[in-house]
Amino acid sequence: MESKKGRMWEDVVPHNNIDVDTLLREDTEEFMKEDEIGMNGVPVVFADVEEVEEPIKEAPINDGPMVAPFKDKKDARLHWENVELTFDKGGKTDKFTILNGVWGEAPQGEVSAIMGPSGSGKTSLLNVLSGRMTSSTAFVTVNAEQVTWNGRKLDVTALATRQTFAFVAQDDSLPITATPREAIMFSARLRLEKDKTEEELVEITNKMLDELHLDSCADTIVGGALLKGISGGERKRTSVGVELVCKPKLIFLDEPTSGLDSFNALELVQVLKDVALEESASVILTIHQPSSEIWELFDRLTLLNRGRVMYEGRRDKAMPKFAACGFPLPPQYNPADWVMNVAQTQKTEQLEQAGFFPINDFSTDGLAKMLRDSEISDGISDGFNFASVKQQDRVGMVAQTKFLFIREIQNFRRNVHPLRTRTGMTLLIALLAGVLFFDAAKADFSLLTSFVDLNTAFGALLLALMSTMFSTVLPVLVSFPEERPVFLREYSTGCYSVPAYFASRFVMEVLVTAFQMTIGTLIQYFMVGYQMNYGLFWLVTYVMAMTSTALGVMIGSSVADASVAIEMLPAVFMPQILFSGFFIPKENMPDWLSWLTYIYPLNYAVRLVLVYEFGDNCDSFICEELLRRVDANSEDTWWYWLILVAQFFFFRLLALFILHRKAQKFY
Ligand SMILES: Nc1ncnc2c1ncn2[C@@H]1O[C@H](COP(=O)(O)OP(=O)(O)OP(=O)(O)O)[C@@H](O)[C@H]1O
Repeated sequence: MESKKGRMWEDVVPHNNIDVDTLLREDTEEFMKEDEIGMNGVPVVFADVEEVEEPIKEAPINDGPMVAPFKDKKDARLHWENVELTFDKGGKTDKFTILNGVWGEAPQGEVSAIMGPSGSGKTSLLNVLSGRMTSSTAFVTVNAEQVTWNGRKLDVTALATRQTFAFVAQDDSLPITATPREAIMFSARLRLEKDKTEEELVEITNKMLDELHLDSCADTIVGGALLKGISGGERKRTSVGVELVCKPKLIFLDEPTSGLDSFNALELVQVLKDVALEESASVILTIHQPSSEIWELFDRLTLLNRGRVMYEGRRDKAMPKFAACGFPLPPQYNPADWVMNVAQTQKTEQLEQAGFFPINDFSTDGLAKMLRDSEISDGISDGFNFASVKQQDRVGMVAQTKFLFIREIQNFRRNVHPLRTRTGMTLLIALLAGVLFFDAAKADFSLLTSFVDLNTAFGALLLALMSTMFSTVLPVLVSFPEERPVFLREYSTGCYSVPAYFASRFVMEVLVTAFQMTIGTLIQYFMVGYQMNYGLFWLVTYVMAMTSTALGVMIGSSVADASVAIEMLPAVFMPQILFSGFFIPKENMPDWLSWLTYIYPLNYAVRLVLVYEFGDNCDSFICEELLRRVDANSEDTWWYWLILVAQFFFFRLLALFILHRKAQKFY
């Protein structure tokens, strides 16, 4: 396959970063061949198989400078030692080691593959190195203390660090209604320099689409479970494009070729190879069964077996090493298959005796001391910014909100199904309530003698508010957990801030909810014949709807799964209905429970509509009795408004906080 080296970036991205260092580096590269660059750029000579056994030993990291000049040097590398991961659920049988003293490195300008049998710990290692798995993950203890970049300790768990490197997860997290072109363009807009012109962004996007062979599906929506879109392979390549378009210096990919046919897989790895070379990026990927052509594209190999390092070093030295250990590559055999074959079929003890599982002896006191002495990076100092564009050079919050809002509108237009369902549900319930309670509120309340006569109108009002609550919260609960992975990926890669995300969603919710409430209230108001002002009726149901939506977003932010969120619904809403005063007056509630009537939004909405309907239009003692049952007072209406609105803000801010916390820990 013909390499596209030099096509993708050079044509589009101005080389304003080239400096004397870069020129010097090019000279040095000619002098120092790839194979000869060892730890910290110290030359390593691989003369024969014996010397190859532990290539990494020959250039210990502590031979290098204590603190390297943090320029963008090609001999910089991500280096990790003693990475441990244990799972402990408490019981004796529930404790096991997933990663055991794992070590390795990924130099800039190279593609480093992590291979191994299923369950050997490839994904776990990638997650630990990329800060996605930390000791805060349930039942897991992680030791990633000795991860360095260019010889200096790197705190991979810091959000600021993670926002500067790229991670392509195995599961795609793309907005379902965006096209590959829009998804890549969105990423470019928000993560490249803010002064990029529209033409430049279009050109960069087109190049990316071209490189990833996405031209034919560039304008088809990504799609999801219910919406047909591009194929799985195209989706995977789009996910890669979304990350690569920002030219990060450190790129993690979890099984990027899974789901791709051999041709597409090869092309994808070729693109990664080109990016590594052109952008001096460290590409680290896990892979299951690479073809021999893909194998040839790897520069380094970390072979894991039962959580330990079976082989670590240059890819082209792997077969000589296997031969030296008594496992020469059979003729006509794919080396990648052979590596997996040996790892899977031989017992660990036999492999150890044969010379595999090398001891990492560059992990000496020297490195430990150096790490103790060196400052821990939070990921934002110069040497650790793996993103080609710093956060402060990207677009600000207003622009972020604008682009997010444009995407929301696009999503709204392309995925009309949720709006149709919402409108249909609102119409159905409103008509049903209208027919059932037809003219129920038209009576002259002052002439009524029994409290029971008022109950029908009270029931109609309660139903109007309850249906408002359910019809607004359910769509949010269903959609939000699905959208959350997209938010977490984009947030943790520095696309936008949490307030920008919420602001864009908020505007859409304001409009959609207003539309929905207008339909529902118009039908019910005129069919039931309420006597309060229509504007007030609309406003109470609208604020109630917005508060319920905020509660739904808060629940949706807390749980990862839509089904869990829906299961929580009765626990959240049933008490509100029970404590509304309709089924049992407040005075008859047990004292230790009656305070609950003061915390639920529904109670305040009920108090408001009852005051407006019966307080202002009725001077009979029956109406007074009804207001007393729910503890409503016409002089306190401004309090009810205040609390209802405050609850809206409270749930919104809590959701914002939860999402922010979740994004800090994991994406
Ligand atoms: N959070 C966790 N809780 C419990 N077990 C875990 C956790 N993470 C990983 N494991 C276990 O650790 C082992 C390694 O998992 P990992 O996903 O890293 O393997 P892998 O090499 O990527 O496998 P595959 O190729 O099948 O994806 C597996 O046995 C897995 O079940």
